[in-house]
Amino acid sequence: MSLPLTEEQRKKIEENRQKALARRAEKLAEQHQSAGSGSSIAALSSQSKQGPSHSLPKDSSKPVSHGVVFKQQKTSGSSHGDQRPHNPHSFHPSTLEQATGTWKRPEEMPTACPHHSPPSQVTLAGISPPLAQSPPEVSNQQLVGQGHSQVSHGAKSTTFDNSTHEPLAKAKSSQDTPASSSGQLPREAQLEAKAARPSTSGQNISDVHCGSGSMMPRTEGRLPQKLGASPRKAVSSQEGICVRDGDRFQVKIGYNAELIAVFKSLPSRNFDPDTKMWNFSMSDYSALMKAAQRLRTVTLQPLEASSVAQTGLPSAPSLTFVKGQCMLISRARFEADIGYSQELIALFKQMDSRNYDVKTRKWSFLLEEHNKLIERVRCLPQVQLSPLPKTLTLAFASQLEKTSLCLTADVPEADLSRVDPKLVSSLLPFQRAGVNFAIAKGGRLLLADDMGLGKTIQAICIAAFYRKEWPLLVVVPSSVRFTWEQAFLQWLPSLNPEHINVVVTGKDRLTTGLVNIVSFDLLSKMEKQLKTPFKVVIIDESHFLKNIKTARCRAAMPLLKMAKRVILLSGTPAMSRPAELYTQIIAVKPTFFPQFHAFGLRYCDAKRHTWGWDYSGSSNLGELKLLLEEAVMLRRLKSDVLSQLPAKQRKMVVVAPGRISAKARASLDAAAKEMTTKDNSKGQQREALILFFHRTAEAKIPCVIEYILDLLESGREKFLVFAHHKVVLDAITKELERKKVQHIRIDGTTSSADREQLCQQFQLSERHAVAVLSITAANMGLTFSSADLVVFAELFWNPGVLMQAEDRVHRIGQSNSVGIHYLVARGTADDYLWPLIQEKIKVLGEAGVSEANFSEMTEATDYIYKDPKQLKIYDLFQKSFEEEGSDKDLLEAVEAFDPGSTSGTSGSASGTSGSGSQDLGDWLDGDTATGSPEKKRRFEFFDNWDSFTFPL
Ligand SMILES: Nc1ncnc2c1ncn2[C@@H]1O[C@H](COP(=O)(O)OP(=O)(O)OP(=O)(O)O)[C@@H](O)[C@H]1O
Repeated sequence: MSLPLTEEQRKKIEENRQKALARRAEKLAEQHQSAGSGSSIAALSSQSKQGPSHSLPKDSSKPVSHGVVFKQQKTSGSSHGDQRPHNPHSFHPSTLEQATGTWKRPEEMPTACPHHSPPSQVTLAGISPPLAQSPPEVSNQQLVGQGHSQVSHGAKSTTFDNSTHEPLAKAKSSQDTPASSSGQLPREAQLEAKAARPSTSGQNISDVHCGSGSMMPRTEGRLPQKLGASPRKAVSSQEGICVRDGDRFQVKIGYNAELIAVFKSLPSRNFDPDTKMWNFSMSDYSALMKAAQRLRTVTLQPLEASSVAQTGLPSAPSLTFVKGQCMLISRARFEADIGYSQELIALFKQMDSRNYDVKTRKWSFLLEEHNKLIERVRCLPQVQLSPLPKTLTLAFASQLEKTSLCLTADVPEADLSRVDPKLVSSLLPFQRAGVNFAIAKGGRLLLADDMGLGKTIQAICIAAFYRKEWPLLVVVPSSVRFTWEQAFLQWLPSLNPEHINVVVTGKDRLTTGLVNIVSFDLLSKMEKQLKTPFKVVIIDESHFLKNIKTARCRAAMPLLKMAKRVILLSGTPAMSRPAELYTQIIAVKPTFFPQFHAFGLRYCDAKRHTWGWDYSGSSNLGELKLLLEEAVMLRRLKSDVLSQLPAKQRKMVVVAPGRISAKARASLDAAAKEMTTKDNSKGQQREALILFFHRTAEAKIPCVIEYILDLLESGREKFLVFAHHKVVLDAITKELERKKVQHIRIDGTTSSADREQLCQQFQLSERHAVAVLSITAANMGLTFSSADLVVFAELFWNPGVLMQAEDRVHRIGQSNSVGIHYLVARGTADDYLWPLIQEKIKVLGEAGVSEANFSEMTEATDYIYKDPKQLKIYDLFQKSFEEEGSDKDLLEAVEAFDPGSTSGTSGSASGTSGSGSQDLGDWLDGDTATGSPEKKRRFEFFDNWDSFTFPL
């Protein structure tokens, strides 16, 4: 094995090589001067005196040009000041790099570079493509001599403005290089030539163009030769341009023997000794262009389309390489997003379903013509039009194969006769449509209805349709495990309650029930149990799976792949960017975009950086929306179905009893016992009741905080949280401060002026915000109509007060159906307060002075009547809260027990400034603390999401 060269040795070798190459170039120049012949070597030598040549050395084994484009030197030394080095010795990469500023190191080269590609087309001066056409990446050479930035448009520019032509005109006056007998030597200052710069890096021909900074088109194995098209141009072919000159046209190009032979074959040829350029009649234009196209060493830019049109002659085939892709624009049509090419347009015009959009200046076609178009375009050597990705052609297979136009997807009515009639008859029309959609999709979908539209009832119905395939797995945020249990009990009376298994700890079994409900975090801790595949899986708040790297996602994805039915639920499937949708898409359709990178390139505006790829952007959202709607997702906004919704949607959220610590449980039990102690006086009983109420507040704090954090993580932007006890209000505000969530707080200590100002602050807040409000101090006189969700962290015995509190959002100015969530904890005072409240509302409803739709939730707490002790406590609650003037007395008693709970003691706090306050871990056990990850950037994409998903 030989030793590697030292840096110094390498430098020396390189220097020597440079010298040898320079000597060779000088020698060639001398040869040319003495011979004056029309050979390409002569041309090179001629240019070597002035600078780089247009031509490549014939011997391709010798070092080749780097394809660097230089402005031709002016020997006159005019004020145009050609700063190109006169001596080939100076053609060093570093010189070029400085001179042009666009030199690229190999590692910066476009990925397309290694492919053998058609030559970069120096300019598109002869073509006036529609401005709005997205420019091909391959158009312009970017390396030009100093002072000629007008031709360095960057890879994306295809158009030339008038200024581009200006130097062309000026150049006519500087023709001081002697012409050979058979043709003029390159001298036109406006023409860019490839530099005959010796290779210093061992780059191959492909690299040459990369080095020039040109974005080379990828041909991806589509060899023109194969298709019988014209042979591929040499990588460093000589570029020239056709220019109108009265009723004739000139060809501006450096010396090229083959081309001169062509010139000489044309009947109308004429050589102008003054300009030293060949010119022709327009009748020879077509023949010349066709002949030039066959020459490997020449790339001739055609005349501007307008010039050709004036003559009434058929235009010459375009020599410009254009590259683009097909994009879906509707369920039935796709468009070609590609630069201008005459040949391509001619082809487009042959398609039956063609349509040209004058606004976007793009052509579109019916999907059924997609394959035909792509096949035909493949025969155009200068055009690369990428077809729609396979995922799209699969998703829209029926449209691709269709012979007639059908713009709407017909969803058949599902046969729900096997599902509990109670559930089926309760479905609102849009919910029924959702169930139909899901079943039409084989039970795999992302149900992305807006929050509060009843995704739970729809999911249960869809799952119940596949009941034969159960056991069912339901993965949910831990704060709503028991709410899901209640929902199953409520909507599926046929389901034996004992067949519902709510997994509470990591030690529980995941498969004991017919319906198994588990939190995301516990799921990731139950790896061993996940080996048993579930055929039917519901994932609530499926955006919790947006990050493939998380343990919850890693645990869930294999399950979802194996499952036959996958029902994902999320009101906010992506909150920041389309990348967040990827896992949910492949969870529903594992065959879609097997590689994230392909998805990222198309929909995440993927960008390569030195550190890797950045997928945080978004692109082609219209197409992504179509794809999702066609194959993956159903999303309805509240505004879409408002007429079907009740003005208020109340929901009892059964908070997890597992969150209540042993200490809090013991305090609760002691307080409950006190209430049922015989011989206690009425005053003592009431005291015990107040203590029980207070202990309930303390015990619920972890559940309440967990629920609020889950709401925030689920994208709920603005909501109110009502609580009664100061200890609860304090805990919530502390946590919001700690998480830096913008919030306001209004309690009994808040002055009237501050109340109004805080209210305004909340109303006008554009981003997420939480209003933490005291049930007794902020239940009236305030408007929070910019929110549409109210959470009751605590229950209060007077339903009138609760309803007033609800109406802070449900009032004039509110255009949405509002959600009201009551957090109810089992084994606490809530067991008594909740039925008591419902009972009172029912009575008021019957009397016509109140709504009575709490009744749907009564079943959830029926169990309390089974225990005589509980019955006794319930009686006590009833008596205490129903006595004349009880509210005032009770409030005073509560206040005495928990100073600040009714009037509050902490001043109104607002804003996000939070100090490191008490850790959530104080309130929550381990599972919960890890269950609510740090709030990151969210909401931004959700805004866009709505606008692109449901255009107004
Ligand atoms: N058809 C219906 N009949 C009676 N109640 C319904 C119906 N649909 C939904 N609800 C009630 O509306 C409330 C909101 O429903 P649900 O919690 O399923 O909404 P969601 O879409 O899951 O909202 P989020 O995204 O906020 O979780 C619940 O109390 C639910 O019981």
